Amino acid sequence: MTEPHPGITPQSDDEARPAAFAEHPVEDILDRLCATVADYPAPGVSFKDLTPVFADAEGLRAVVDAIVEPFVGHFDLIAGIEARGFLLAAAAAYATGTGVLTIRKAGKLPRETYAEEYALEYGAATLEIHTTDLAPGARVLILDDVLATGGTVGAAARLVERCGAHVVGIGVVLELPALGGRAALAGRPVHSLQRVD
Ligand SMILES: O=P(O)(O)OC[C@H]1O[C@H](OP(=O)(O)OP(=O)(O)O)[C@H](O)[C@@H]1O
Ligand SMILES: Nc1ncnc2[nH]cnc12
Repeated sequence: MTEPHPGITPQSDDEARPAAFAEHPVEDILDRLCATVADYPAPGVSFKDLTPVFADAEGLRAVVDAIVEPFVGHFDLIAGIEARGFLLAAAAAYATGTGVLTIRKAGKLPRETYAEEYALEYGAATLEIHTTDLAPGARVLILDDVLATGGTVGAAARLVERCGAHVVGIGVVLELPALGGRAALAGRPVHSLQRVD
């Protein structure tokens, strides 16, 4: 597990944590349940499929607890990135008593949006956020399932900041260090539960 950002104090007082918190061997669960799919969605890509983790009651609980742990007490809202980030963000927001902010692929949000384009391992895309969904100064934790090139969470962070809010951290289940996402995020605090080849 990565060290939290210097500005983030990990919680050590169990009473300060939400009732849903528990200790789980999260890396064992990921080793057991994460599927790797060769040449998906494009030749040469080794795709990490976390859907079996999310479908497992213990797995879902373990990753949600662990992904927010270093940031508890430091955020007002959790942002989830379409699509698998939604699952993590909604569960984590419920567990920590916060709300969930929706960051979607282009063309899905009905009101005025900010948009950010980005590149990822297998293409390019655009993310959007409603211009009025975030209060200026809000402290936002961004969650997604995988950090690869960092294009996706980087775009999400820029959207949060265009709303005048602050990104206090980025939480991901899996980090693929070979694709350089952490470096591309320019010092933003990143917490990953497992690094994989
Ligand atoms: O660090 P990056 O290189 O940006 O890659 C990571 C992103 O790629 C995957 O999403 P994908 O774009 O495949 O979309 P999906 O969740 O809609 O399937 C994954 O869920 C992350 O959001
Ligand atoms: N190898 C990978 N597995 C899962 N999601 C990804 N997003 C970008 N690269 C990915």
